[in-house]
Amino acid sequence: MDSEGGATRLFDGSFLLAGPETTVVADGVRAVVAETDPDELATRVTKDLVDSGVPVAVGALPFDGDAAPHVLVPQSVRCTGTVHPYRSPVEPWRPSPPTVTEVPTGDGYRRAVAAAVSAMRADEGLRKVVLARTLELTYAERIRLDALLPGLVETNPSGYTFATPLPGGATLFGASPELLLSRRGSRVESNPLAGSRPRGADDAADRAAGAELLASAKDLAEHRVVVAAVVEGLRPFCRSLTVPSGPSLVGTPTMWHLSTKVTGELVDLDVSALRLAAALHPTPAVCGTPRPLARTVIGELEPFSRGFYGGAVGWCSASGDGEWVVGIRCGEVLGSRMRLYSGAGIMPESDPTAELDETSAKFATLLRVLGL
Ligand SMILES: C=C(O[C@H]1C=CC=C(C(=O)O)[C@@H]1O)C(=O)O
Repeated sequence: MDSEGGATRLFDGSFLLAGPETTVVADGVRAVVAETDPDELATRVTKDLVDSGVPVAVGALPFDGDAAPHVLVPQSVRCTGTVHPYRSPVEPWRPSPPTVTEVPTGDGYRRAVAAAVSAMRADEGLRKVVLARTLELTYAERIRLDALLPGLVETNPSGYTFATPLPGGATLFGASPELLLSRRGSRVESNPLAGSRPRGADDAADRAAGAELLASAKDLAEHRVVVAAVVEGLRPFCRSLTVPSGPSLVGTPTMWHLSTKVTGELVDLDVSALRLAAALHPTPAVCGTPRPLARTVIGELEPFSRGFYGGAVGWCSASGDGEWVVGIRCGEVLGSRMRLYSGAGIMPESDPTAELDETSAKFATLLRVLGL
C-alpha cells in the first residue's frame, strides 16, 4: 500500500471509492471487462481475479443496461481499508470561474416534468419517472480532480465519494449517499433512498423540512416504489430478507432523504456483489416504474445522454464480496470540461418548480466543493 502516515495519494486515472466503512484505491488497467450480460460480466470478472491474483475489480455500470460496463481489473490495489485520502498533502486548486451552461434550461426542465406528470395523470401506465438535468462547466485549465476529491470526502463523511475511469479518458466522480448493494460473506445490504427535501437554512427550518418529508404522501409513495423493486430484485437470491416497516430520515450536507435499509442472507455464495448490483440496477431511484416505460420517457424528455450517471460504481473481490453505490451526485470530467448531473423522482403529484429546486439543491453537493 502506497501511503504516508495514513494518507493515500491519488493519481490521474486512480479508482477511488471511500465509504464510511471501506476505502478502495486502485491504479492501472490489466483488463477491461465490458460484457453487457450480467451473468457473463460477473463470471468473467471473477475468473480474471482468480487467474491474476489481483484482490479486487473496480469500475462502473452505465445507466443503460444495453450499454457496455467499464469494469477494470487493475494493475495494483493500494488501499482496502478505512484510510481516507483527504489527509494526502495536495496543492489546492483555485481556478478562475468556469462558464456554466444548463442543459436543459430550468424552464425546459419544468416543461419535461409537466409532460411526465400529464402522462402519469392520463393513466397511460407510467407510475414514476426520474428526470435529470445537467450543468456543463468549462474551465480555462485542466480540472484537478486530485485536489477536489479530498474536499468531497471531508464534506460527505457518511456518503460514498468516488472517482472511476470511463472509456475515452473521462472520469466519473461524485459523492453518492445511496448504497445499491454490499455483500460481505452471505450478508447482503441495500439502502434505497427516494423522497427528498433540501436542508433548511437554520435549525428550525431544517427540522421542519425533515418532518414534512417524513409525512409527505407523495414522497412516501415515491420511496415505496424503490423499496419494492429492491426487495423483488433481491428475493430470488436470498433465503431471508429483513425490511423495516417504514422509512427513516437520512441527511447529507445538502439534502434530507427517505431511507430504508434492506438486509438479506444469500442462498448461494457464488453470486457476487457485482452480479447482485447488476440485478438491482437501475432501481426506480434513478429510472422509474414500470422500468421499460420509464426508460422510454427518459429518452424522450432528457436532451442528453446519461452515460454512467444513474449507473453504479463499486468494487468486487474474487470471493464475491463488494460494494456498489448508485452513480448520483456526480459529474463527468474530461480535460477542462465537466458535466454535472442531478435528477428527481417525478410522481403524478409532482410540482415542476419544486422538482427543479430539488435538482438545484442536489447540484450543491459538487458545486460547494468547486467553490461555486
Ligand atoms: C436521482 C437522484 O437522486 C435519487 C436518490 C435519492 C433521492 C431521489 C429523489 O428524491 O428524487 C432520487 O431518486 C440524483 O441525485 O440525481
